[in-house]
Amino acid sequence: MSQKTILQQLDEVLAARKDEAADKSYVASLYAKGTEKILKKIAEESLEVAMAAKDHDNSQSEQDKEHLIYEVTDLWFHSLVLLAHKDISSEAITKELQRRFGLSGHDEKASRDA
Ligand SMILES: N=c1c2ncn([C@@H]3O[C@H](COP(=O)(O)OP(=O)(O)OP(=O)(O)O)[C@@H](O)[C@H]3O)c2ncn1[C@@H]1O[C@H](COP(=O)(O)O)[C@@H](O)[C@H]1O
Repeated sequence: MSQKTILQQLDEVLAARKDEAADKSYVASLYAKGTEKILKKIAEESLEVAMAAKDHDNSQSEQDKEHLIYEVTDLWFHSLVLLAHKDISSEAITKELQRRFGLSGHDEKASRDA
């Protein structure tokens, strides 16, 4: 049997946290606070990604590259929490990425405008 990916493992944990108490789990505390709180975290993490990317533009350092990876991971994580809050698994996103794979962004936009 193939091993589960980290996204599949996280999907399971995020789903299980629906039955957990908010004081026992960070994810459960976000669910309890609701969509607005999760969106606020996503907005905060997006800003932190932007700042980390600009820092790396200026420094080109490995340390700032690591910091950017860390901040994007926070953003992905909180996006996954939002999806789980709405009973959507990461598989829905990987499937959508697969559907788009090989489809030029310019061509896709042109087909929309037609
Ligand atoms: N991957 C993560 C993960 N990444 C980041 N974080 C948390 O996200 C928060 C974001 O950092 P901030 O400094 O913005 O948070 P904060 O200041 O505490 O939050 P606010 O008071 O601003 O809301 C921190 O508390 C991090 O610990 C995560 N928390 C949990 N996970 C995964 O989710 C699983 C379930 O977590 P629990 O629900 O806490 O058991 C864990 O086993 C991990 O696999």
